[in-house]
Amino acid sequence: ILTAIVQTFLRPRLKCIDGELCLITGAGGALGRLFALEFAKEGAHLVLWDCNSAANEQTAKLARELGVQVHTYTVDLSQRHSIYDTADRVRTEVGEVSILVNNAGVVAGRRLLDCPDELLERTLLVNCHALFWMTKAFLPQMKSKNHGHIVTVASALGLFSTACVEDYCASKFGAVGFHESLTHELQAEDLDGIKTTLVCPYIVDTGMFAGCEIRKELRSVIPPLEPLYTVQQSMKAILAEQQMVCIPRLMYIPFLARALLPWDANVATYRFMGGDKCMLPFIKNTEQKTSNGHIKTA
Ligand SMILES: NC(=O)C1=CN([C@@H]2O[C@H](COP(=O)(O)OP(=O)(O)OC[C@H]3O[C@@H](n4cnc5c(N)ncnc54)[C@H](OP(=O)(O)O)[C@@H]3O)[C@@H](O)[C@H]2O)C=CC1
Ligand SMILES: CC1=C(/C=C/C(C)=C/C=C/C(C)=C/C=O)C(C)(C)CCC1
Repeated sequence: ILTAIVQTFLRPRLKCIDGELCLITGAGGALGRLFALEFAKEGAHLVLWDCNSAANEQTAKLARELGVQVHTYTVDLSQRHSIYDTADRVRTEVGEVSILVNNAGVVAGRRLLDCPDELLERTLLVNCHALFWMTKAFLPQMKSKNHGHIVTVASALGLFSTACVEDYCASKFGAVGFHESLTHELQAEDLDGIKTTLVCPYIVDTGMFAGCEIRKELRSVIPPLEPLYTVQQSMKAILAEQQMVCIPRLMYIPFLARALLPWDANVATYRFMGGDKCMLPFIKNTEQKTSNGHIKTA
């Protein structure tokens, strides 16, 4: 506890990752692209994975301008074999990955009872199951050298939940459990050269949760996060080898409240802050986007 208190107030030493090979999933997306550029600024070479080849190539182009080597792969993270096959290609074509950023994520954005089963399943496959396959593919090389870092981009909704995002909360709670168990495993095996970081952001202004909002009067107190701020805070935590980060720090409060307060007290707080119905406008948005019957799948 004393170490944690001291570390809170001291400026932590940030590690050097110059020349390391960093793999980022969902690199064509908003946060994935910013992660790629921040890792490139630190001198890491990049392996970028996404199902959206055009967006991934655009990230690669921007990162190459920063002078690092970049390799792109088109992969469907909802397919175990797509992950294993692409991981084999990375090992033979590029080399050993020492930093893995599991960033890709999806959400169904529909009420449970209105949502096609495949869309619910996809959230679990991409946000949770893919963590197993990615780790099985890349941890062995890290273990052989006792050197590496596995970053899990989860969510504040992996620490506490709200209504109408059952698929997303289940997958992100799963991601948090996965991260914690893996961290315990590495520590129990004395593999102190392999670090892990869990990233839990509140709403980020990337469009993924467009429309999600809390009570009007509180929106200026807890505004949606800027994507760049989110990634810069995450990078600080990663380079400081911090085990977990909530962005903003205020998100530790509902996390603690969930554990400490009676259920009904949490429900009352949610109602007061508009946390109970925050997803309804977001779901309405998604319904409008897919009202022609077209459902976007990976
Ligand atoms: N935005 C937010 O409010 C928050 C986001 N997060 C988490 O941050 C992470 C990044 O989110 P954000 O940048 O906003 O999301 P984006 O949708 O912008 O980026 C996600 C990227 O992952 C890709 N992707 C989706 N499914 C697959 C798949 N099956 N295989 C390969 N790639 C896939 C997407 O491609 P395509 O666009 O083609 O689907 C997209 O390029 C996610 O894990 C999210 O859960 C956490 C807290 C808040
Ligand atoms: C429930 C709840 C809140 C709202 C949380 C929201 C709106 C979280 C959205 C998170 C997202 C979109 C994460 C994506 O990964 C408050 C008001 C903070 C506190 C009371 C409980």
